[in-house]
Amino acid sequence: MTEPRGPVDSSRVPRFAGPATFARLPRLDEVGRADVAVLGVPFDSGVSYRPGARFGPAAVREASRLLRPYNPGLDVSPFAVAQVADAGDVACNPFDIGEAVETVERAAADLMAPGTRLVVVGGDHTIALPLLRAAARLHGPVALLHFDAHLDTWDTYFGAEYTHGTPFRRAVEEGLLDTEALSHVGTRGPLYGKQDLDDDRRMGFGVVTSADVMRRGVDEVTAALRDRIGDRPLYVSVDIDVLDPAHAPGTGTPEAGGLTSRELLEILRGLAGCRLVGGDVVEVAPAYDHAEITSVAASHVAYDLVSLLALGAAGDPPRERT
Ligand SMILES: N=C(N)NCCCC(=O)O
Ligand SMILES: [Zn+2]
Ligand SMILES: [Zn+2]
Repeated sequence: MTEPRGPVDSSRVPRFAGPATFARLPRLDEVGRADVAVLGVPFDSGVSYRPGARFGPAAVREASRLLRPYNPGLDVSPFAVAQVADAGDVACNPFDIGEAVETVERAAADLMAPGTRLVVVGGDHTIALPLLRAAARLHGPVALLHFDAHLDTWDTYFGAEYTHGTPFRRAVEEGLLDTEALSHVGTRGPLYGKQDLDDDRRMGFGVVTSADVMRRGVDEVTAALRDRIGDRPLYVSVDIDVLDPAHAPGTGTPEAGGLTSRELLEILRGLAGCRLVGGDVVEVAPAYDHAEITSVAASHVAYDLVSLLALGAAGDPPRERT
């Protein structure tokens, strides 16, 4: 097995020089095959309020220039123990949500077919549905850890089924999720009615609110989430608006009273050893950002997801390479 090809060496080429791939990693076409790939989905036609998450992948790649090769939080050098690469962006139709959803599903399934695990950078939350379809196709119904201010289990907006407020209701309806192991984390803010919570509970979701994280603390919350996940295949979806607007101003539907980036990253790191099969970080809208606060936070979320997947890939038995 050849050594993984890592990022551009920042002691030789300043990190602010050259084109931005995620963490200055090689492109997938430069390495042929990857254990873990970072994929952009510049799509935001499913938003209900501020647009602009279509520029999320480019902003997160720019902000990721400062990521370094060793992750002390997880004690792993993700780019050394696994081949990690940047798979570029999915070119999806901004004028037809249904077509875009199909395009994302196909692109994700094609990339995952040789055993590559994906960390997807959005884009609005609509894209979690096709990503879950692709994950469930390979692994069967998956456990879901959903970090978000919002439930995203609403039914329709203006009659539209595929929007950023509805992916997880569609995913439950389509049988993509293991309904014994679904959790929202960081939920807060006004709802349309109490019914929203009743519907959500009926679909199988448990809710750890933003206030719960503050009152119970990161360690207790993480232990409870891990109990619920068990050894099921796990998908992690991170809507960056789970963070307080102080930590993530650059997003489309901000809500006061959110998690700190420290809390979010520590909960993610507490997932080491879980059977993570993929994840996403969505809803970064750079036009509302300041000093890259939001895109830096999102780049660290993606880095921790990549690190968790790299740890998993390093533990996998060697695969046939084709
Ligand atoms: N940011 C996401 N994914 N969803 C927010 C939907 C909230 C709403 O429009 O009422
Ligand atoms: Zn949200
Ligand atoms: Zn969301």
